[in-house]
Amino acid sequence: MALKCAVELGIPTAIHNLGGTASVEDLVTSLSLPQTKLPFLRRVMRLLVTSGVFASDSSGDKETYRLNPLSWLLVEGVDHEDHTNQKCFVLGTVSRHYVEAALSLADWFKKDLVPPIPSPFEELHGVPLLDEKTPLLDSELHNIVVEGVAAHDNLAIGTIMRECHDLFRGLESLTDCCGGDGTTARAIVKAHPHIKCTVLDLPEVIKTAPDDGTVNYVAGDMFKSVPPSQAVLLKLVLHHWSDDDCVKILEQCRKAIPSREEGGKVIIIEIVLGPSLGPVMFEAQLLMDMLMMVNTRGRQRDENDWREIFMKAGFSDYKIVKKVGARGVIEVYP
Ligand SMILES: C[S@@+](CC[C@H](N)C(=O)[O-])C[C@H]1O[C@@H](n2cnc3c(N)ncnc32)[C@H](O)[C@@H]1O
Repeated sequence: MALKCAVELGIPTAIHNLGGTASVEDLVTSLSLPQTKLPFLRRVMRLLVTSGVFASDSSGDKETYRLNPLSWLLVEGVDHEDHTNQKCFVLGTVSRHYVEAALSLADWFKKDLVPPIPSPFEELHGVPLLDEKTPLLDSELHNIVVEGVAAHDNLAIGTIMRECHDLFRGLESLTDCCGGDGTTARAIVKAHPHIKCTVLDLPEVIKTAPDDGTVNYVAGDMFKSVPPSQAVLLKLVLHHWSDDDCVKILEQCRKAIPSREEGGKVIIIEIVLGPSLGPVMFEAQLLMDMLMMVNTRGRQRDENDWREIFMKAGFSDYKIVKKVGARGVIEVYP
C-alpha cells in the first residue's frame, strides 16, 4: 500500500525530475502536498527504502532519496530500450478487485467448485480477468490491467535479445503466438532483419496493432490454428492457462512447425520455478504464482510441470537454454 501511495503520488517521477535525488521537503514542495504531511511522507519513504524500492543517503541529520533500478521502472516518460513504465502493473496488482479476490481465498478454498475451476477473481466478481467481459465489471480496471500486463511482458525485451541472440540465429520465419501489438516481434526483426515474423492474436487486438510493415499480423484463435513458421514463440502466454489448455495450445504450435531436423522448435519464455536463483528470486516467482492463482486459471510451473505438458502435447525433447532474471527461456522440439 506504501508502494501504491508512492506510485499514485508520482514520487519516482518527481525524484527523477528533481535530478535523481530529493529530500522529503523537496518532494512535499514539488508534489504540492500540504506541509503538515511532511513527517508522514518521511515514514512512508523510510519503509520503501527498507523494502528496496528507493535508495537513500544521509549526511548529518539530512536524508535524501534516490531512485534505484526498481524505482527507475516507475518513472513516467523515460525513452530507453530497457525501460517500460510499471506504474499500471503496480496499480492493477493493488487494485480493489485484485485485493478483494485475494482476501476471498479461504472462502474459495472451501467451495466445491465444478471444473474447470474459476479463479477467486472470477468467482467473486462474476467475470474473468483479461476477458472481453472484464470491462463490464470496471472498464478503468480493465484498461489498467491491459496496460500493466503489456508493461510487465515487454519488460526486458532488450535484455532477452542481447542474452539470447543465438536463439533466433539461422531462423527464417517465426510466429509470435499471442504477440499482442507486435512489440516483441518488432524487437526480434530489428535484431534479426532476415526473419519473417508473424504475430498471431485475437481480432480485437490485431485491429489496433501498429502496422508499420515490419511484421505480418494474423487475427485468429490459437486453440484452432497457429500460422506455420520454422519456430513459434510463446512469451508469457502459458502461465495464464490451465495445464489442459497449455497442452491444446502446444499441440497447435507443434502442427505449425517443421521437424527438428528442419529447425522446427517452439520457444517458450516463462518462469521456471525453482530455488536455484536464490531466495529473493524464488519468492518473486512464488508471488507471481499466487497472482496467477488468485486472478487466472493459470499457474507458474517448475521444470517437471513443463516437461509433463511438453510430452502430453507430443513433443520429443526440450532444453532450458537460459535463465534471464526470474524467467527461463526454453526450446521445445517436435
Ligand atoms: C499476456 S498477453 C501475451 C503477452 C505477449 N506474448 C508479450 O510477451 O508481450 C496475452 C495475449 O494473448 C491473446 N490471446 C488470448 N487468447 C487468445 C487466443 N485464443 N488466440 C490468440 N491470442 C489470444 C490476448 O489477446 C493477449 O494479447
